[in-house]
Amino acid sequence: MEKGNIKKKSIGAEGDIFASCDFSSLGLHPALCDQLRERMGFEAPTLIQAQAIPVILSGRHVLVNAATGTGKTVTYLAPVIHQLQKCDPRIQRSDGTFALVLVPTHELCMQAYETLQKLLHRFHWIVPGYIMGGENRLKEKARLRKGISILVATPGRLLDHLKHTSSFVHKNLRWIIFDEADRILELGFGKEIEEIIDILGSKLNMSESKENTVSGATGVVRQNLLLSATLNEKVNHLANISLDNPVMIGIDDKKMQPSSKQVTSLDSNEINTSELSGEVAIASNGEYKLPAQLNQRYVKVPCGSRLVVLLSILKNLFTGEASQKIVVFFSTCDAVDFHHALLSQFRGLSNLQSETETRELFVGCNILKLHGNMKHEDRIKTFNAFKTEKSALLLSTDVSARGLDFPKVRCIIQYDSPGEATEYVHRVGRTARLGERGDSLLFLQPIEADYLQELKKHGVLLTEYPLLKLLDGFPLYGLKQHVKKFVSIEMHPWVLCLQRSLEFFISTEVMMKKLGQNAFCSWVRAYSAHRGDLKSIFMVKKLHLGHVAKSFALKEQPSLVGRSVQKKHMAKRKGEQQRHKGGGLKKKRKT
Ligand SMILES: Nc1ncnc2c1ncn2[C@@H]1O[C@H](COP(=O)(O)OP(=O)(O)OP(=O)(O)O)[C@@H](O)[C@H]1O
Repeated sequence: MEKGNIKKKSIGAEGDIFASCDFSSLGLHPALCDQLRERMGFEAPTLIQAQAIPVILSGRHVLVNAATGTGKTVTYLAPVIHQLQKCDPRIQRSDGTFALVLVPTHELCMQAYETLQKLLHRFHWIVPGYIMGGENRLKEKARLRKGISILVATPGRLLDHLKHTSSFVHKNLRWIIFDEADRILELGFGKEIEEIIDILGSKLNMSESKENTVSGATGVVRQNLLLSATLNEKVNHLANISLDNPVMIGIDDKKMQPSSKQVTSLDSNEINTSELSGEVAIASNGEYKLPAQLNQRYVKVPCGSRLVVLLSILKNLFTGEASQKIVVFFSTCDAVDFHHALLSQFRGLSNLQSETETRELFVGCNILKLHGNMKHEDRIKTFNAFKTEKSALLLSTDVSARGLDFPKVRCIIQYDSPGEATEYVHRVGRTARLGERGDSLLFLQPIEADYLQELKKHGVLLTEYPLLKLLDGFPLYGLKQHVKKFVSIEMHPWVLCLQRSLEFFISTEVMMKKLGQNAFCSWVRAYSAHRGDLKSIFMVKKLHLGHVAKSFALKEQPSLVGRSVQKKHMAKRKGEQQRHKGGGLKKKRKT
């Protein structure tokens, strides 16, 4: 395609998302273009698709960095399908797997598979498939035996089949695609990835032997792709072992470490394309790309009032607009369970609200939860439900932070801070997708305010949410408040009353109290697990554990919990030190 055709098509204040060319001008097969346009409703490629698809079609190894929700899935799937559909004679199931898409989570695996199915509608001889943890191994084996042309997989399960399913044919493998590459590594799959690459061969041109490969081909040439909205220095090693002289798309010069040798800059559009002669060396302090139309705010809340403020904000959002989708992120599975149970039962108290109001849930909406400790089937059920619901509240750990494409999410609330800026970017990326409007709200305690500087280093800027205005707006005893002056948020009459109601509710419900105590315990543990520079921002030492207990509506800080947390923390640190000493790879994280 002519480079000049990749002009930005402005979609008003929402930012530049689409290119002004069409899919066929990118070199894709007409049937695939029809499918994109007619069945999937994609009228024009996004900017990243317009830039990356021709490069991927050229056969080069590619590293793609583009903001969340800009269509990276189609960016890598469409060229693969284009190449496979033109094989003459047609590829067959017995040829085995040609393309492998590696993703970090079950949900992302399902999602990429669904997109793949849609794209393949007119190419019935190219068979899509998926394998992932939690699914039935035997059924997967049977599917692999029959042959899957494009396979989406999570790393652990893929390695399992590579080792134990002899009928899994991968001698024709031509593409390995790492979607959310940095997250795969962060979750501790580094060792699996190294083994997978070992078994499948890395970036080299593969066997020259004719009999080993698809009829008609003289050898299988490998093309690997690596994509994420937050490519950072963590992927350098993976990039260097899997990519051969890659083309970098969307990675500007500032993000490259000085050691890298930049040879050509192919394009001066907003999304940069450059070609490197040497090693991939992405710097750690680069700026991340965020959707321009995303409205990012933070709210500073003292620890003991966090729960009240969360419930108040949710109530306000769902009252203002009954039909909408919101995601709230928590740091642990226990915290998700606790807040889910609380929000599904808590109705407020009569001294706060009118009688009719207390007959209904305090936050009136459909409440869903998603985390890594749930059964696989339940995870998939929630994932599908939140996708199709018009209005719902999803409480989740970071298992939903990456790649998931829930339509029409209006607001992202990060109730527990995300830690690294990369996670912030992916969490907020669940809204404001593909040019749509979206809001995000980050909860911070006053002692954590330096986190804003940490985000600023990566080009992420937030404005403050008007909390007092919101709190003043809640009527008490059916009357509008006239709070003229008060000392602090903790002393605000609405906060005091709601906190009392919550504490009363928890103290009378045995199960809720237990959930609260568990959540308290794992919250402190997660808080103490922040790494690197973040340790000086999120310091357990600075926390008032009594106030943390209040944020789980516990009247007292569970004293035994404090000690066991410390013990577990010490044991964890010891383990971490040993792993670092032994140079071992990170343990898998459950989110
Ligand atoms: N050209 C297009 N026109 C319209 N919609 C598109 C186009 N390309 C992709 N989409 C849709 O945009 C949404 C976002 O796509 P996708 O999930 O691939 O984004 P992403 O860049 O991978 O996001 P993330 O970084 O969060 O994983 C999806 O619903 C997808 O179907």
